[in-house]
Amino acid sequence: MLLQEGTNKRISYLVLGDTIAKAVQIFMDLKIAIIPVLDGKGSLVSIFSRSSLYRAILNGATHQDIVDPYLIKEVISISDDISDEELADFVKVSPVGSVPVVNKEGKVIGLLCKTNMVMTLFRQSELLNGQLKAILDSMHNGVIAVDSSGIVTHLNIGASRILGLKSENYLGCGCNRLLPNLDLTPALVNGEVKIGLKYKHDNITMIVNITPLNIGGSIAGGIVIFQDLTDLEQAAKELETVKALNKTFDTVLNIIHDGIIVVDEKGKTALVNQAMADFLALPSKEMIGKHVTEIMADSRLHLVAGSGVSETSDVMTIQGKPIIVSRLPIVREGEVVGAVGKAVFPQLAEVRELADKIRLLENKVTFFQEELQRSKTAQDIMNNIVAESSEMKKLKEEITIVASSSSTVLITGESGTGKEGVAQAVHACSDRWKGPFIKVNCAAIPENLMEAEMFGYVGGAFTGAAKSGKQGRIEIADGGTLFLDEIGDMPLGLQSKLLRVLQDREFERLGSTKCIKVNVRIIAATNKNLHRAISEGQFRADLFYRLNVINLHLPPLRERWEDIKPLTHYFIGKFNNILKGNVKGIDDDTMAALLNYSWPGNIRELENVIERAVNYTRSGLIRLTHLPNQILSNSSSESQTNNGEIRHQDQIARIERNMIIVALEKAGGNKTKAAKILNLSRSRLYDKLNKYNLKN
Ligand SMILES: Nc1ncnc2c1ncn2[C@@H]1O[C@H](COP(=O)(O)OP(=O)(O)OP(=O)(O)O)[C@@H](O)[C@H]1O
Repeated sequence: MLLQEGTNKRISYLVLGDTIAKAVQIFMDLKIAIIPVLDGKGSLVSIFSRSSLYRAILNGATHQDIVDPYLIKEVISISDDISDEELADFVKVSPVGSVPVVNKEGKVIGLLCKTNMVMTLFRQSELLNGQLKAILDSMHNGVIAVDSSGIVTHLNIGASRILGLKSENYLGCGCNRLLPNLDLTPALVNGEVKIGLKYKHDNITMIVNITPLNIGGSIAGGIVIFQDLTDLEQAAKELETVKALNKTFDTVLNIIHDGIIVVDEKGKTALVNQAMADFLALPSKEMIGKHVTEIMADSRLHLVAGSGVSETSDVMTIQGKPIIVSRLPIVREGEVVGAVGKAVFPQLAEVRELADKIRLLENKVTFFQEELQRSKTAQDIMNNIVAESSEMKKLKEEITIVASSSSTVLITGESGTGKEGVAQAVHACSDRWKGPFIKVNCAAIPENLMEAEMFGYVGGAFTGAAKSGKQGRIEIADGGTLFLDEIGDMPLGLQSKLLRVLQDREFERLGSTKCIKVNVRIIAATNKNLHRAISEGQFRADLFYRLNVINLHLPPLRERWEDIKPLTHYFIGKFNNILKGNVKGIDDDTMAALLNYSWPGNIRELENVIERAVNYTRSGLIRLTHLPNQILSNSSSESQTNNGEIRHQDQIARIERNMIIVALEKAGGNKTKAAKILNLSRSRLYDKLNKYNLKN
């Protein structure tokens, strides 16, 4: 290679007997230092050099003389297959400036000129230098080259980076300036190689190698190579953390009862935890590296690793045992790199026990939710029954007791006393609260329609009957409560049919012989005196006794005056809401008038009076002017004479009754205090309370 570049192939030859003139001509034409001289066969025999020419001139030779006497006999030549190293050595030691290059056949193919050679070597060394610098700068390690005195002759980018050197030129300065206290003497003086020295400078821990540079048997300098250990230490710490995590991961995997198996993207088993190994009765070591189907023929884990689609809660049978499996793909940087399978081994007894517990808890939750709902509804309904008087308070207590049984209830009381509200409260507080509450107003349905309405009918049962037939109210009330309002008005014919329902909880639809069983609670209500109706033959005694299992009686409002005031406020609130009114209350005189009234229409009448008053008042207080005349004139049906005049003694009685009510109000119901206010003895007051039906 070197030879190629350094060989001059523009040459000419001389043969024995050629003239000096020819030689001079060649020197002039080709500017070469020697001319090879060949024999008749073309082989190199001698050389005619410039010094040969000078000798001929000194000997007085002319240009016509032949070259032969002046030739150099001992020819130095080199072969054309000489290696670069041999050539370099030759150039270094040979005293000659040019030599012929001879091929295998002994023919001269050119001349090697030492100057060309040196130039070529110089270019090569420049190239090498550049390559070496690039290599050094691309190294992560720091490299500093020093001469034999420890002066920096080169430092790479890695060294500048590690030592944090700025743009300053450090070439030519002592190595100690860059790496203080690093002893280079053993390398530079004794030629010792130092490997793996731990060296710290500027809080940087480094590992350093120092190698002497031996050139031609003497130490020409040294190379210091160093590496920043900070990164390594960091990496070592991270490795430790990863190791610790791995250990934790292993422990977790082996502690859980679920089986875990991991495969790579080709379905080869990469990990098996202890639970899985136990279940398969194979040591995990034996499974690692095997295709998952070799371990479990039916496995689909490799398919999940291929498709990337997870599969959850699948049931598989392995070795005759059922297991619940989930398979999840492992995705790394958007690519599926494997899959993990999780198997749950049902411990049947435990699972059953757990399922029972859950079922029990669910039942409890449902029960409590329903109870909460029921008590909310029941509470709302009960709250809407205003009860201040002891009779009504007692009645509310009875409602809650009665609600807990399924016995038939008969609610009695004058019209408008709140019988329907009580029936609804009994239903709402009972177990049947979720079932229907069906009301039948026995007085409102025409007698001829009553039977069909109550019992229902089948298609074509009578003229005008719907084709598909119809359910009766009793059937609709199945599972709930049937409220028979105004039971005293039920036609006699129907009473016997109802009796059967009460006795056997069964009946037939009109036109049908099919017996229908129902689970229904019956609550009846009446404002009639049923005893009288029985004696008049209007009501069946046996039905009465069947209905009157539990009797709830609502006293008329005039007998529970304590309820008038709270009811008034309750209705003011109710109608303020409905009518968007802003009535603040009622003034004392007007309240006294309400308390003094005998309320033949009971609560319904009071409700109507307040509705009317709220309509008139809209805001502020209800005053006497907002009340209807019959209340203002303190009239009551019983106290009017036939021609509508009010009897004198009735007027006095009403005034007295009114005074007692007001005194009781002021005394907060305390009769002794009320007697004092009225200036009466206690026994006198009791007499008057009896007289005016104000006992409570
Ligand atoms: N204690 C009470 N608290 C609040 N409102 C009541 C009370 N009692 C009855 N009411 C109200 O009075 C009105 C009449 O009550 P309900 O219709 O229940 O009487 P009833 O005795 O069934 O009458 P009827 O015998 O005429 O059917 C209803 O609007 C009801 O909400």
